[in-house]
Amino acid sequence: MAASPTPRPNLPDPDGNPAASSLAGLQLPLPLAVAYSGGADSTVLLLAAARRWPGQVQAIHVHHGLQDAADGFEDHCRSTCAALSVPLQVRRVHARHASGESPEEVARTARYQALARAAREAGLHAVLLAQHADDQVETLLLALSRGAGLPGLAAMPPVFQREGMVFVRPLLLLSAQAIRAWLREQGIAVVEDPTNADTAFTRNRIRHLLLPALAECFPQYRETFARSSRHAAQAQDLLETVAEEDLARMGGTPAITALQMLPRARQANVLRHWLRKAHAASASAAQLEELLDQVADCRTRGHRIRIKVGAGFVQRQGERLQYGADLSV
Ligand SMILES: Nc1ncnc2c1ncn2[C@@H]1O[C@H](COP(=O)(O)OP(=O)(O)OP(=O)(O)O)[C@@H](O)[C@H]1O
Repeated sequence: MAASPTPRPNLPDPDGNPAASSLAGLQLPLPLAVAYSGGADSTVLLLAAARRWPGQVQAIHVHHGLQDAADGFEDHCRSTCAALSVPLQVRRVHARHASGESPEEVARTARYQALARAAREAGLHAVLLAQHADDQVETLLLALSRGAGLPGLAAMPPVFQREGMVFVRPLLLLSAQAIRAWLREQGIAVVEDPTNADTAFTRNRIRHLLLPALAECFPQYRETFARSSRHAAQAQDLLETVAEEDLARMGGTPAITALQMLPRARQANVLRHWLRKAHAASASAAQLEELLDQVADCRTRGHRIRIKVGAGFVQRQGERLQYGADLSV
């Protein structure tokens, strides 16, 4: 990376900032933080937020220590925040991934933890993230490419809680192009993450190869894909409510005879929900089908159920299913 020209001490004309209208109607608990990487998206968000809530906005930058360029990112964030008179906290994380773990996922988890902790310690009530409409489409396409179900197709929620903090993504309807065009027009310097150009990453191949083709074919794809994701999120909410009701009726954990009385899709729904919410485990489609077959066959007292899911096993114990270590050893 190179933080191209040093940020200008003269602040840009805030009127044309495309992020301003995304924040206009938002009522959020103050004071709040902007998760500021120094990149294009979080720069427009920081500028718009500082103007929308004067004196109530702080910036948090996470220094990952993963790239040589990270010190340059930090320097850039420091000078921009100084020019804006926005307080900045820099948090260092050293996210080392174990073998088999995705380095990006480990870095993301460490980043959310650091952002939440920094915001909490500074008495801030929410953290704004700068993902935009193109990021949302990329997330949806990645989910489709994995054959994801509704939770994946719902893509990124505009508001969520993590690590005890409220995170908000106000720019989900704004295109990357609108952000870049305004920054260029204003001559505002931003850092460029060199990995964004690396087409070894699927997300970057989507951005560079697929989105231009989509734009040719379906000029409104950002809006229409976002609408589909909202439909999926709504349907997923409903499924979770149904699963919670079914589970509560069974007494909090899956009971075999009660499961057998439900249609197969509803059994799948309640089992998936139970595994995810109570045990942070997610069953593959094949594991879930196997589990449903075994539940259907479970007509005698001696019928065993034992299926590996994630790091543990779903097993029959009397009239109920339980999840944990292998009971048969
Ligand atoms: N190092 C960081 N420090 C603080 N916040 C970050 C950092 N990296 C990312 N974020 C926040 O998380 C959001 C999503 O991260 P992602 O990696 O998709 O963004 P990015 O490509 O770095 O975006 P940007 O153009 O804002 O730099 C960013 O928009 C930003 O708000």
